[in-house]
Amino acid sequence: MYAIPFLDLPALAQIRGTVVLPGSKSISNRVLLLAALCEGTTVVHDALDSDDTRVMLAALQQLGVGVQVNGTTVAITGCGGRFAPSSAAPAELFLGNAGTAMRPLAAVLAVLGVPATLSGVARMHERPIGDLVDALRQFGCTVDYLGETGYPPIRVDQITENRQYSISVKGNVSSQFLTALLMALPLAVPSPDDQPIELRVEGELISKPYIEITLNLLARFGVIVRRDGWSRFTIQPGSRYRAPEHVYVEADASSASYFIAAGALACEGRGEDDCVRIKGVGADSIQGDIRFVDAARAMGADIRSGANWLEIRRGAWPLKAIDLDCNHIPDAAMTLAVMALYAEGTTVLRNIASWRVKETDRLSAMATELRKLGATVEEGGDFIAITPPRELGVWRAATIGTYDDHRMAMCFSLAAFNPAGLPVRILDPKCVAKTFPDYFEALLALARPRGEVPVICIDGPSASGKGTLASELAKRLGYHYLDSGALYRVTALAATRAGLSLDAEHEANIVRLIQTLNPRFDDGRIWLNGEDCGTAIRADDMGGKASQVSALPGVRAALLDLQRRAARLPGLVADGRDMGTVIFPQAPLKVFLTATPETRADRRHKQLMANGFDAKLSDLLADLQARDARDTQRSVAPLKPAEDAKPLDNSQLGIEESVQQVLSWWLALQPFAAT
Ligand SMILES: O=C(O)C1=C[C@@H](OP(=O)(O)O)[C@@H](O)[C@H](O)C1
Ligand SMILES: C=C(OP(=O)(O)O)C(=O)O
Repeated sequence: MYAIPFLDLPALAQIRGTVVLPGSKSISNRVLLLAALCEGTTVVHDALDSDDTRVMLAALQQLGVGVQVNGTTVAITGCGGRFAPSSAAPAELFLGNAGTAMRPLAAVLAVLGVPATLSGVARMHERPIGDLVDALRQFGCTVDYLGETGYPPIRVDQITENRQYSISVKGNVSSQFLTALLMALPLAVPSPDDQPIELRVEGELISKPYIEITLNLLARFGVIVRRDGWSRFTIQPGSRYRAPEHVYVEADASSASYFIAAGALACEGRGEDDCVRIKGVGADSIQGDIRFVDAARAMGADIRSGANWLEIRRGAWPLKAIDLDCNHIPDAAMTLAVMALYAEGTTVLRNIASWRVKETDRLSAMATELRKLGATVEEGGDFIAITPPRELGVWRAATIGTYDDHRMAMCFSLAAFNPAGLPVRILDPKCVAKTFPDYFEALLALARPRGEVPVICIDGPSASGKGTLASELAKRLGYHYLDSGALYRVTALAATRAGLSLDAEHEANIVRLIQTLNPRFDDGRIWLNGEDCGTAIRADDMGGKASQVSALPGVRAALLDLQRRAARLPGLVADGRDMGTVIFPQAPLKVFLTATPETRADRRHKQLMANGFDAKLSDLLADLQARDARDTQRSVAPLKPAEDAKPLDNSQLGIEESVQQVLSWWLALQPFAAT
């Protein structure tokens, strides 16, 4: 996950490959709660692990439910409807911004009469719950508003005897209220002698396919609800949830929409593998958002599907504008709004008033951000009409606000395929954690850049602080980090261990050895053929040895490819001695970092002492000066600034000051207008 203030997506040209999507949010949270209401253990496989499911699991644990998480497998040991919170005080449940946790849990606790408070993030306190509370009160439930009437936070308490068995709920704000009642009310009629409960839906019911998911999963847990169309549901006496032992969660169909769209935009080619392949969700899905496939086809996408897979290619191009009632696919419809940027004509998405009460006011947010890209947008009370930028010159490099809405972030990543070749800046990319924490990683693993991957080169002499600066920059920008010096050290270590002397005589053998090396850098560690060799290569004698191998032209050539392959999306910060001059001569920003020999010797001394190595400052200074001389005078790729490198002497600068300096150079090169 990119937990950084913004992520710059370079212009993307193509996409192909296979993506295994995380589990469905709607199915995961329903199944976790239903399993908690059974006696016995249900093992939930392929569950979503995201903010929304974490708040559900944390709440269930607080209520005394057994929860064992092992990756995406979650074992829930239910309480048979008798929650046993650890303290006598009302449970205080924090449900983030998860509608699928807030609404169903509120209903279940209210119907069971379990004292609890339910709250969430600030936006959750602006998302309505009044229609659900009104329905619960008809059933004798005690629910009080702790803040504004009609909105969380709420407190539920013991149920009264003052209940009606025919209750009504409004369906026009959110289908989650009906879902919540359908899940909770069976708990009130466990005996065959109980009265049936009639649940009537008042007014139009929106987002109907989500009710299908609910009914489908209730049946999986042994509860069959009788229904008359969409307006009347009857909960039968003798309803009891039964643990199905194992439940498999489909991949999320709404998450699939971004990859379907990307395939329709940018997967050209006729080969068998020239497609975006989605695993885990397909034609047999119980999720309504699978019908996004029909909408994408109508816009021109070429989609093949099997029971639990999809294959997408670009079909018609440009895409065709559509005019569609999207009430049945409220979440995936947002993806259509961004696809509309690539269509000929005006796309109109209708009957989506519910967008206004989701993670943000999505009608307004979508209109604002699409306009930033150069589109013409009409925002109505319950519709949005999008006309793409008229011509290439109208497209803008936009800084996209995401409003703490995962779908805004995921949708607008698709703008990086724009025909003008402009990058897109996504603010607060970590908001995808609500349903798809590794969304950007998944997208960028399949996408190809339109031009070169952005690279920042940090070159400079030994102990100038290149590594600290480069790795910090990489962290701030969400870029990959290449420690090229470590590659030379790894080579020196492996050659020394293989008994090869590090000179021209053994050059060919060292080159052969490099072909067998499989170094891997991850999270500040360096692995060599499965061994964490970070400490071994940092020993001071390895510095000199690295310098010796690096003077061998064959070795440099063999490592060249390995280093260039490190330039992967979304970008790379490379530190070394010839990053800007030899390895990445096209890099848009090259920094030549220096400090006085005395400053560098002092830093190296401190570093060695901290790592438990003994060293004399005067020896280090002499070594450093000798190494500088060797590095600057060698015939192949001598250490020197690239002609277009910016010099940075950090003798008097703290790390943060150096980072800020380079960041400001980098940001000044980007085309984003201030917002
Ligand atoms: O029941 C569900 O799982 C959901 C129902 C829909 O909400 P509304 O019914 O409020 O439209 C949808 O937008 C949400 O992401 C998940
Ligand atoms: C509306 C959404 O979420 P929630 O389940 O919180 O309603 C969504 O995921 O788009």
